[in-house]
Formats: sequence, C-alpha cells, structure tokens
Amino acid sequence: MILVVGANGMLGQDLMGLLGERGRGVDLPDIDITDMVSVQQVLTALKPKVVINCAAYTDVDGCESNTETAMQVNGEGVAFLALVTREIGAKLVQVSTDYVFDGSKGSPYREDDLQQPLNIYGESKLAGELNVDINPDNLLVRTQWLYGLHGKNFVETMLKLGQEKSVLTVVDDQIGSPTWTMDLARGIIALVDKDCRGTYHCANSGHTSWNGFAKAIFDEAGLPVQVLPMTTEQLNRPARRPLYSTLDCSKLVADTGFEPQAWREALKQYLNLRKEA
Ligand SMILES: NC(=O)C1=CN([C@@H]2O[C@H](COP(=O)(O)OP(=O)(O)OC[C@H]3O[C@@H](n4cnc5c(N)ncnc54)[C@H](OP(=O)(O)O)[C@@H]3O)[C@@H](O)[C@H]2O)C=CC1
Ligand SMILES: Cc1cn([C@H]2C[C@H](O)[C@@H](COP(=O)(O)OP(=O)(O)O[C@H]3O[C@@H](C)C(=O)[C@@H](O)[C@H]3O)O2)c(=O)[nH]c1=O
Repeated sequence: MILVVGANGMLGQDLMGLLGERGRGVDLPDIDITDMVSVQQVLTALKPKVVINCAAYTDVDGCESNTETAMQVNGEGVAFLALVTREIGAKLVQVSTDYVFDGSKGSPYREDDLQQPLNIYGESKLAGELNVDINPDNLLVRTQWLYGLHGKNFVETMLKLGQEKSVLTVVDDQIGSPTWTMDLARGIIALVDKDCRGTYHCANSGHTSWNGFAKAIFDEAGLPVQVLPMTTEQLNRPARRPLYSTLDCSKLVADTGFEPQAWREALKQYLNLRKEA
C-alpha cells in the first residue's frame, strides 16, 4: 500500500485519485508530521510499503513571519517521517521545490546543482531535503509553480481577479515552468513504480514568466484582461523569489520514460477539466 501524507492538499488529492485502490491517505488531524508520536502511531498501524509526503507549509510569504512553523513542518516533520519509514522498512518520497535554488544559474537546474535558498520557505524545504537522507530508501522529487483542482494557486487567483478587473499587473522577471499537479502525480507514480531512488526534477516542459502564464490563462479561458508587466522589486513581497528556476527534467525521462507535457497544453487540459468539475 502507498500512503499519501497530506492527502487533502492540492497534490495529495490528485495523487489519491490516480493511485485508486493502491493508495491510502492521511492528513491533519489524523496525522501531524511535526509530532514524532503521531507519525509513529499512524505508520506502524498502517504499515505502508511507500510513504509519499505531500504535507507542507506552502505559504511562501507567511513562512517569513512564521519561521518556526515552517522549519517544524517542512524540515523536522520530514526527519520524523524518514526515521519511522526506515524503522518499518518503507520507502519515503519527499516533494521539494525550485525555491531551494537562488535563480542565478541562467540555465535549467539539474538535480545536483547547489541549493542556495533566498527565503525561509526555501530554507525549510532544504532542511527537509537533507533530513530525507535519514532513510536511505528515499526519493526526492523537486517541482515548481503548481496548480490543480484542489487548492489555492496562481491559476485560480488569476481567474478570480480576471472576473473583477480588466487590467492586472503581474511580474515578468521570474521565469519557471507552470506545472499541473496531475502531471506531477503521474511523474511521481512513474518513479515509484520503477523503484527509483535519489533526487529527480519533475515539471511541465517549456518555461515562461508569471506574466506570460497569466496572459496564457486569460487567453485559454477567453477572458479579455490586459496583463501589464512589473518587476519583482516593484512588487516588493515579504519573501525574495528566484528569478530563474526552470528545472531540467531529463533524468526523470531517461529513468522512467515518462515525459511531462508542455506547460501550455497542460493548462488547456486543466481548464477543460475545471469547466466539467
Ligand atoms: N504549491 C506549489 O506551487 C508547490 C508545492 N511544492 C511542494 O509540493 C508539495 C505539495 O504542495 P501542495 O499540494 O501545494 O500543498 P498544500 O498546501 O495544498 O497541501 C499540504 C497539505 O499538508 C497538510 N499539512 C500541513 N501541515 C501538516 C502537518 N503538520 N501534518 C500533516 N499534514 C499537514 C495541509 O493541511 P492544512 O491545509 O489543514 O494545513 C494540506 O492538506 C509540498 O511539499 C510543497 O512544498 C513544490 C513546488 C511548488
Ligand atoms: C496575484 C499576483 C501575483 N503576482 C506575482 C507574485 C509572485 O511573484 C508570482 C506568483 O505568485 P504566488 O503567490 O502564486 O507564487 P508563490 O507563492 O511564490 O509560488 C511558489 O509557491 C511555492 C509553494 C513553490 O514551491 C514555488 O514553486 C512557487 O509555486 O506572481 C503578481 O505579480 N501580480 C498578482 O496580481
């Protein structure tokens, strides 16, 4: 059995849908990954073969003022999961982020590039990356710019703002790959099914800016919204963000044969599915 921790989140719900009878899900309050006793109780009772951890504190700006919570959930929680999965002989799959990189490389990041986070969220996720090694049977999957049917995300924010305003200003100097949680879930399952270990990148292919992504969202949704550019410096959010964080996913393709689709095609499919939902 594959246990999804954080199963009520955006990625967790898509993973649960794809896993079907192979999967089982837990989330707060039935498991609290910041509590070693809770992790031990749930994992020893359920005895999964694989644990996929989707639980995280993902409010990037919120992490700046809640450092302790960020480190507990994204860092220490992963150590507890790694200790207990090692104890029960299970594989631990941990999901991490492009925000562990500082964005200065200028070409797509590879799995072994140096992590140098710019913000507390990235620092806390890096702590999680390091803690995952407590269990040698681990798989670390970095991804980025997620959107999906079951959570707060940039696509939903834009569609909501697009109903209210005819002109929006969106940063055009951060480059990355918008990624549909359904495609990430497919990539994670492909890696698990091949029993891959170590670090992999998984994101939809191609890249754009948040501004380009916003324009594509309105184009595909048929909303007449003008999207103006601005710089990250002008936006002045609490957390610094990497300016270039595209991920090189060639190792995933080589080792599993799974090739994530182009980000714009994924967006189209997502919007169609959203209409039906
Ligand atoms: N969203 C994004 O753009 C990206 C996300 N990622 C990573 O992907 C993974 C999944 O992200 P996403 O689906 O967006 O996350 P969500 O925030 O949608 O889901 C996280 C889930 O974890 C639960 N959770 C929070 N704290 C705990 C805890 N202490 N114990 C147990 N469960 C807890 C949350 O519950 P509750 O809602 O009640 O707090 C929620 O159900 C995370 O590791 C994230 O860092 C990586 C790159 C991009
Ligand atoms: C709503 C809005 C956002 N923006 C900018 C702010 C930000 O730089 C960018 C995206 O905004 P968000 O708050 O959705 O992005 P952010 O929370 O930074 O998204 C990140 O989340 C974490 C969890 C990750 O791991 C990352 O991969 C990434 O997906 O768009 C605008 O410029 N104008 C706007 O109207």
